[in-house]
Amino acid sequence: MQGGCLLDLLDNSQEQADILIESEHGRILSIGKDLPEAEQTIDVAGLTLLPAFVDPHVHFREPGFEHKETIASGAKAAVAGGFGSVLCMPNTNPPIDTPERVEYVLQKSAEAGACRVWPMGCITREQKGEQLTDFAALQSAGVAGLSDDGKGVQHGGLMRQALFAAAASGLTVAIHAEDETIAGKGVLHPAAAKKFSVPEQPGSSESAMIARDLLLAEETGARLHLCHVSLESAVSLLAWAKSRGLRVTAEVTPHHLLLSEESIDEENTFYKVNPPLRSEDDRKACLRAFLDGTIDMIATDHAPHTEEEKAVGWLSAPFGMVGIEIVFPLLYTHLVSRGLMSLSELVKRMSLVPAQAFNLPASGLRPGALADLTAVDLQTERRIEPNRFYSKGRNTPFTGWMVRGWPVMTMVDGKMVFDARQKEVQC
Ligand SMILES: NC(=O)N[C@@H](CC(=O)O)C(=O)O
Ligand SMILES: [Zn+2]
Ligand SMILES: [Zn+2]
Repeated sequence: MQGGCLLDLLDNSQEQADILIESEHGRILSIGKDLPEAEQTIDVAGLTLLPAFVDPHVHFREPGFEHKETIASGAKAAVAGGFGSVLCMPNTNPPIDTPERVEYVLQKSAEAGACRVWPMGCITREQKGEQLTDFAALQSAGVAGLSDDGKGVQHGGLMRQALFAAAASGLTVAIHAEDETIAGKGVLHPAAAKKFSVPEQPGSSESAMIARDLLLAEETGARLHLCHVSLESAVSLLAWAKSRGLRVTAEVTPHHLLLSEESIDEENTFYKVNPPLRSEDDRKACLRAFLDGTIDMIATDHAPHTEEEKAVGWLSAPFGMVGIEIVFPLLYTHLVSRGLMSLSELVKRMSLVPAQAFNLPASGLRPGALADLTAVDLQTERRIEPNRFYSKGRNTPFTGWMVRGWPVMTMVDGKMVFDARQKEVQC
């Protein structure tokens, strides 16, 4: 790749350089100027080359909900968003709770030939919260971690057993913290719930379960990952756990960083998401925690649903919003352009940091690293238009936002899998 601007993740410096890639083994051979002649040259002048992003939390809906998203459509959307790897949550139908189902996801991902799709396996059989799955068997089949995302594991004793078993296997457990006895049928954070006369989902439903699981992680030595942290109280619990040396990481979504319950448009259930958009104070606390490193990484929690499914009112519409194609431009525009965070720090928290938390092979701009790269255009400002998405899901509240930092090309394993200049994902 020639003429691109490379970003050094260690010192945030940028320099003009070329990258020589060995596409057969999917590795970066060398970086610099005056590199040996390549068989094929890709001109990336005017673009900034970054390691491809890693999303620790997406929903690609296959098997069972292919009308919302397939592994192929989700993977195309991912590479269009600059991602080289995603961790795919197992709340499908049937859920990914056996080695055969893990293999099914891996096979669909290989057929799609876009990004790397790492399956997450269920903590409990059929995500019923009653019996543990066979962690060793799931691990041999290739899961990147364990989660019952979509639901919390309600039974503390069972979660304790799960964390003991996970500690023995070395797998990271990603928790969806929601105590159903507190959350009930709540759909919005209290002030918005009151304003729109719908049942509330109070913050304690999330933070009480986070507190429980942090205590269990300390007892069991398990590696715990907190999904979609959304509250000031959750951030305090996380800081407490880190100060005690627990092996815990946490993610925050772009929507919990950029929106609060005050942003919600009553007419638009695309704002309905779990955990709900919280108070402005919670949003600011999450942002501060992401900036200071208490919250480690970004996850989109890309959760596609159809327009029809969303158009049934606040009580019955499913929770979730898509985000994988817009997360980098949103955060580049609102964090980096505003001077809140450096470009290299944002990129690190969207690539290296999630890869390390789940023991994935690391990408990076250095010889020998995986040739998982994305080239982004940091200049051109463009409106977010969901009808241009590759995802089947169009459910985003960010429609119309003007952002810059759009991915233009993505390479995975040394192969070009997205090239906006050709308007086609080549699979
Ligand atoms: N985040 C959501 O609102 N929805 C997710 C489930 C989840 O992440 O809990 C989904 O699967 O739709
Ligand atoms: Zn969740
Ligand atoms: Zn999720």
